[in-house]
Amino acid sequence: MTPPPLRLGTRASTLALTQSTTVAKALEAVTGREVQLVRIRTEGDRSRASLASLGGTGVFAAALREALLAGECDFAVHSLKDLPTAPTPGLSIAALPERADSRDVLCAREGWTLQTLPEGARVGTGSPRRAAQLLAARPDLEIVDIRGNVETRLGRVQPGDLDAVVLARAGLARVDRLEAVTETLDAEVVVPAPGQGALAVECRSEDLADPEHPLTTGLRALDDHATRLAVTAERVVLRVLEAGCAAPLGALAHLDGETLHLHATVVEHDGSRRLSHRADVALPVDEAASLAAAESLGTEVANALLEAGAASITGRPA
Ligand SMILES: NCc1[nH]cc(CCC(=O)O)c1CC(=O)O
Repeated sequence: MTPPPLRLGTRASTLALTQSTTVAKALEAVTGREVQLVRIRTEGDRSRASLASLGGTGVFAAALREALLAGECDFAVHSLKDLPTAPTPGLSIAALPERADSRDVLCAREGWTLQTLPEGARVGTGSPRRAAQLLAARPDLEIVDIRGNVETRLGRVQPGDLDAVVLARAGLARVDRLEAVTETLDAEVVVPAPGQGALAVECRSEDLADPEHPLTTGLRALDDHATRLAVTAERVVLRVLEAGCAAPLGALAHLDGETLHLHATVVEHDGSRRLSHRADVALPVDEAASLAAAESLGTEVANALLEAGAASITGRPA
């Protein structure tokens, strides 16, 4: 008898579906089990109260998490940067697959770059992190607050509307729109969001604890330790600074041999002041010990930023 399929809960947006399909195929390849996509209704379909109690800022993630806890699906794929840092009781991040390019990109009219955009150009982004760093580099820009999915945002780059938008390179790659990119922004100039470009695969903690569970082995095989080290350090900065997704905070870590490097920055909303700190750590060989070292690195960098006055920028309570 064929075993029942593994059920992957997903939202219906193009980005969510491509992310889910990629992970579904990878899991089918390593387990030989069929993965079935289960469409999960998002916020409007469920009560606001239950969503808020599940995850504060992460409303999209919250609907998937509720479905996981209710047993409507067995696992879910999130964009890591959209996940709040607080753990959800009963759920675990079972796999962090190898991260895609973490940088932001400029998609401009006329092939413009950040340097060549005309004086006073109108640039669309809904992210305070992107807005602040764009203004730090180009104080003359007019930042326009925009929302909506990737296609909607790209569609606004038109004469008479926006001269450019800034998006995550990884998201554009996933929906096959990289041709719209006119510049991949230097990660030193526009530091990416913690976890940007990484996917997080979440499942029920009880399934993960069961070594015989068919999901467990498969998800372990999808996990990339270098990615986990980097995003762990980045997300500790986010957590320690108590900065939500609306904070003008960038953090990017990378592994170079056995050394983990972390660079984090907080920027005043109008770009007028910037605090940056970088540090690195030589990692122990043991996996658990290396994760602990990545956490300490994140704490060290966050504390250095707090000491330099980051709280007055992020609005963290004293
Ligand atoms: N904020 C929405 C969001 N969440 C994840 C991505 C893209 C891919 C990623 O960072 O993993 C995007 C779009 C964007 O910021 O351009």
